[in-house]
Amino acid sequence: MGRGRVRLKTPGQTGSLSALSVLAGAAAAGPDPWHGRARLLGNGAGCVSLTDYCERPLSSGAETMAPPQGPRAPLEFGGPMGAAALMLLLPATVFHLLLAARSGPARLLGPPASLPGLGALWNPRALLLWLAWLGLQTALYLLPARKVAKGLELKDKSRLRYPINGFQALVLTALLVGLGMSAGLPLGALPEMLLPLAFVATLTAFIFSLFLYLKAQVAPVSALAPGGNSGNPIYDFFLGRELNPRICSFDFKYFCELRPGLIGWVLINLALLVKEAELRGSPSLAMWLVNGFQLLYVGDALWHEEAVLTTMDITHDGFGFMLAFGDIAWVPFTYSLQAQFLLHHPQPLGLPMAAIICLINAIGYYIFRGANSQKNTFRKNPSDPRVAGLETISTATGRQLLVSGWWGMVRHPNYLGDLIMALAWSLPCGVSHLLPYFYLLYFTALLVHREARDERQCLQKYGLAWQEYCRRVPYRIMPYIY
Ligand SMILES: NC(=O)C1=CN([C@@H]2O[C@H](COP(=O)(O)OP(=O)(O)OC[C@H]3O[C@@H](n4cnc5c(N)ncnc54)[C@H](OP(=O)(O)O)[C@@H]3O)[C@@H](O)[C@H]2O)C=CC1
Ligand SMILES: CC(C)CCC[C@@H](C)[C@H]1CC=C2C3=C(CC[C@@]21C)[C@@]1(C)CC[C@H](O)C(C)(C)[C@@H]1CC3
Repeated sequence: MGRGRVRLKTPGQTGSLSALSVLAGAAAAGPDPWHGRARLLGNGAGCVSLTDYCERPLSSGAETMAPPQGPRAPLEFGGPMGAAALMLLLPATVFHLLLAARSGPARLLGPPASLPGLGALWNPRALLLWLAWLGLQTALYLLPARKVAKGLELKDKSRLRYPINGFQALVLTALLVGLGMSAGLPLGALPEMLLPLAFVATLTAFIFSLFLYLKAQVAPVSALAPGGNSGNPIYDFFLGRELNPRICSFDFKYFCELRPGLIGWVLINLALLVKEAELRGSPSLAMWLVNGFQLLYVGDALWHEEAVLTTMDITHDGFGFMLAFGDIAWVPFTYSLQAQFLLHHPQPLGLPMAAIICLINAIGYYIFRGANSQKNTFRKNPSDPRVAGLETISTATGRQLLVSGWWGMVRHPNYLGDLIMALAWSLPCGVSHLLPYFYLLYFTALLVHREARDERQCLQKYGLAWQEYCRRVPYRIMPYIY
């Protein structure tokens, strides 16, 4: 592969930096930019910098398949010990939150008022309900789709096909639940089953991850993810070995990311609202707001389902315990925490405060959607009139980076919008307890960590063009703060 030149388009000046040619080569060297053995260091712009870029011989156009991650590749999440700790800690956190939300003191920190026995966790009806839910979502996934989208190009140059029918699944689920309720389905009984449901969801995640781990043993090398193939079984089980595990055209990761957990989350919220109406005559304003905001978020994700195909979860991360548990257990049972809290700890909320909270959510959503749509439109077609006027930096890969508009404000404007929404979801719960702010705290940590991972990957992909972007847009998530 020949050496390329990175062209940096700056306002009023278009130039090409020949000194960057080595980096350009590095970025263009192989279809597997993740495996460059660059050393990443911090610099003044809060951006990692690429040194030692010649450590790996450039060229190797034929290097289309990445070898499994070698033992020298840096491990994430504290390596095998960190992964093992997280596999205990994450389920424990789910149960702690479920118990805390229903306890009187509702303490985020400190032990729960009482520990449940196995009888409170294991319930065959919960298992049946859970399996029926997974079965329903699988059936809806398999229904004819309004569109079939292609994912990004894989190492073997193929592109997978994905059905775009998530929103249809949400609407059909709503119709079925509505029909069921009018036929006497006691949705208000669901909150009582959250603990045993979370238990079977966690068990499912462990068993399913084991299946995924074993399946990866027979997968071709080209199907493996850049991470998650260290050779350490605990670490690889946690991170996931295979990038897009499938049986026939059924894509497990894509299915789990958007269906059972995300739709399950709004169903749990609805059940909590129904239960509150049963207990207190009508749902509280705070409960309406939390339900409305989170339904908007989930509806938006499913409406823009195709965009998930370019997230790092789909394009980079293997499918193992972290994502499987995150998708099917963590999301529905912890993301519904505010509604759980409100059921057991009703909060007064006046109209003026409700209006302010709605405004905060609207601002967050505006930034989140604006930023995500701007990038997606640009990535699909840079000449689209909606984005054609934006300033860009060219990179050696042929792709460009936006440097004005939302992506000129901070390097992750979509994270900023998401965090503002997270605040709006907690505010209806008042300020007397820390518990409903768990999501905001966890999400801040998740996005800061995710942002660092993404920056590393972008630096490896785009080399000095990324450094130039960091120089031009120095803040990561929050202007003038971070
Ligand atoms: N609610 C939740 O629990 C979670 C929500 N999210 C949300 O999911 C969404 C997707 O997040 P995520 O996948 O992490 O990352 P992003 O959608 O931010 O995508 C990052 C990628 O965008 C591209 N990019 C970065 N900067 C630019 C630029 N200036 N111009 C053009 N392209 C650029 C790069 O990829 P490339 O150049 O290859 O296109 C980069 O790898 C976010 O809105 C996030 O808030 C994420 C995690 C959890
Ligand atoms: C269990 C661990 C602590 C972490 C697990 C992380 C997962 C819960 C999240 C990783 C990325 C996610 C995304 C969404 C939900 C949470 C997980 C799975 C997302 C589907 C939410 C809706 C958004 O609009 C989105 C952009 C589609 C999100 C994509 C990433």
